[in-house]
Amino acid sequence: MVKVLKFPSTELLATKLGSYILEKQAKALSTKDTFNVAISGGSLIKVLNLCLVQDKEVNSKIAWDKLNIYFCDERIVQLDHPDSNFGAFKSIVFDKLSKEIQDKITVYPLNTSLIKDASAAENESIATDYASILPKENGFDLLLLGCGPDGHTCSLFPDEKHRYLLEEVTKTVVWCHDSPKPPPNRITITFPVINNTRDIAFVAEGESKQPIMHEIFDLKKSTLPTTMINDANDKKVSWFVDDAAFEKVQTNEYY
Ligand SMILES: O=C1O[C@H](COP(=O)(O)O)[C@@H](O)[C@H](O)[C@H]1O
Repeated sequence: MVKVLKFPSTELLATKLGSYILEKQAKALSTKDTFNVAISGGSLIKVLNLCLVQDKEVNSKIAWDKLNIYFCDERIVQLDHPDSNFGAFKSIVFDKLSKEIQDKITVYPLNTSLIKDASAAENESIATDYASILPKENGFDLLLLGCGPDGHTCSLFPDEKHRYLLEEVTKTVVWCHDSPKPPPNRITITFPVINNTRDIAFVAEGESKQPIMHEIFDLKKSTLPTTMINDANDKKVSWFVDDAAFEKVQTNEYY
């Protein structure tokens, strides 16, 4: 069963998420000398600022020179565009770290030199290119995921038009065309990558997530990408939620 950790405030959630990241770092570094983490965009990034930048204890215990940061999904825009997930990570987390840490950490952004006309099929090459830089044999040590109000995660959307994203069994990164949430062109990791990851953490906060938390945890709606990840990965998955997001969830079977 997936684990749910519920907190009254973002600060407490971030403290616990920081300890969880350190635990997964120790697990990764016990068998190799890299800690490969893929992060999402959206509201998660501000929580990462709290646990990686503001929390001085976590900040001092991260093995920055062993940390490789990838993106679970990315919007097909330039890296300094307000919609870029890398751009958000850079301004909210990376730029706030000391110069010494910035020199140690390795971040893998989208190769934006491959962006053509945003609607052109050649953009498939951006997905192929990002796939080529993902960690190979052992996959990711940790995925840090968000959950949209419609149950999407990464850029895996639950509507019928985007079923092809959920049904991908071969490619590790695919192009999400016509995303229901702007901007329309994105790339995303797929289930073969997610299911090959050692540990997965979701972060969901705030009142706007109440209806979707009910669908995921009470109704266990199997067509949602988030539920599909819960079902396929079970013991590897931890949800970090706040009281507001979980207020309408009736079951207490997860904690
Ligand atoms: O579009 C996206 O949305 C999801 C969820 O974002 P949130 O702000 O509702 O937490 C995010 O995880 C994903 O990376 C992003 O591209």
